[in-house]
Amino acid sequence: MPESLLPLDRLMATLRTRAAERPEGSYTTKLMNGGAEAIGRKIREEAEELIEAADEPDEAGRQHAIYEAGDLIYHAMVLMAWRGIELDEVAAELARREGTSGLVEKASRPAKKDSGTADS
Ligand SMILES: N=c1c2ncn([C@@H]3O[C@H](COP(=O)(O)OP(=O)(O)OP(=O)(O)O)[C@@H](O)[C@H]3O)c2ncn1[C@@H]1O[C@H](COP(=O)(O)O)[C@@H](O)[C@H]1O
Repeated sequence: MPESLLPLDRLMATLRTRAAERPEGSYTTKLMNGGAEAIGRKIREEAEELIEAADEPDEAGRQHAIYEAGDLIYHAMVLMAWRGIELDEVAAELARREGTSGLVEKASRPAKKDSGTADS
């Protein structure tokens, strides 16, 4: 396993325990007790913050984007742990997609009537 993935595994183990035990004084517990709505609100907020930071210039802007990406990944992992989803399961889904361009995958789907999205 690449060395850089180990902290993600450790964080996931902590979040799994938080989901099971819901200890007082934990920010993760507070989020999980609010369910998908509360966790989702933070994911949206952190995604916006990452998008804004991505446009900031220079090394300081790049470091800010790293910080915001950390916030977004943490909150996404809180949602996964709350839902009982393991990192391995997401990795397996990504492995399943490996080598298939998003454009090819999209073209293989049945056409939607009126998706209403700007990028379709
Ligand atoms: N990786 C993180 C992590 N990343 C970000 N955050 C928190 O996520 C929040 C980000 O929200 P904001 O930037 O909007 O800050 P805020 O205004 O204080 O947030 P709100 O009160 O508005 O929700 C901050 O409170 C951060 O401290 C994290 N909180 C916890 N962890 C990990 O989770 C572990 C368990 O944490 P607890 O469950 O809180 O003990 C910790 O040991 C860490 O390893």
